[in-house]
Amino acid sequence: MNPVLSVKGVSKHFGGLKAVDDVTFEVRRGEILGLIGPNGSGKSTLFNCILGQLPASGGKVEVDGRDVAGLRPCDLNLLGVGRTFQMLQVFPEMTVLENIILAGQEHKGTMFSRLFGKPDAGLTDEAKRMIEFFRLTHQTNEKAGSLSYGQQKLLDAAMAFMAGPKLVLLDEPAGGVNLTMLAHLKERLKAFNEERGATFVVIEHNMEFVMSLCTRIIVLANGRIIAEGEPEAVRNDPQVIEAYLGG
Ligand SMILES: Nc1ncnc2c1ncn2[C@@H]1O[C@H](COP(=O)(O)OP(=O)(O)OP(=O)(O)O)[C@@H](O)[C@H]1O
Repeated sequence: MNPVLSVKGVSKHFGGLKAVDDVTFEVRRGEILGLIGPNGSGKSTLFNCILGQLPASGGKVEVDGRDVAGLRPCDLNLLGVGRTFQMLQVFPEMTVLENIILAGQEHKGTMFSRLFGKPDAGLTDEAKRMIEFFRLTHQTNEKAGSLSYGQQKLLDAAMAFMAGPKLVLLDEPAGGVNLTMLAHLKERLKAFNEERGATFVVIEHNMEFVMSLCTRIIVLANGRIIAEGEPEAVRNDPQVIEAYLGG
């Protein structure tokens, strides 16, 4: 069976800076892969190259064995690939339900269906199930901007998951989230992975979170992979310790 994601020799150069330098790895179906590394090691740039938000300087990305070169983020959504960003992508003046329906429309809707389809694109029931899944039911009709930061991070994840994704790239899902909400977020991500078979790649600086969520970790430093393996092995890898202390 093809890996869900295959990254082959991907590089991204900004002038003379090799932000991502010949990175190769695969993600198997149902895995939760952590992508860690010191600040500036190339994690977000790599995400952007995988998702077609930045043109890579070299290399190849395949989703389910299909070369995705030249595909736009919206084309990738249709292939079942979603992402979250470091910065929240919620619309504060819209309700939780409206935000999730809008995300579903973005992921699934064609221009034709947006112009001529039902206003909710038939997504209200699915959106409500997603709200329930993330235990935001009490906030369904509240404006997103009135939610706590942690709840907004949950909403952000719920929006990415409206693509019905087989693969989600999460960029710092735990950033700025308090401990209680962090445990809740981790539990929901694990549940989504187990119940729906979704595959995740997670960029995260919170070591405790990433080590307890992920089944495998890849460590980047200066744009290159310096270690890869199970969380415990990576945590104790001298090169990884050096990269963090040196950074
Ligand atoms: N658009 C750009 N133009 C020039 N240099 C860039 C650009 N984007 C990123 N860089 C540089 O590429 C390197 C990798 O940055 P990137 O944001 O991918 O790292 P990161 O590991 O995601 O960092 P952080 O953990 O702080 O988010 C850094 O040196 C950064 O300054």
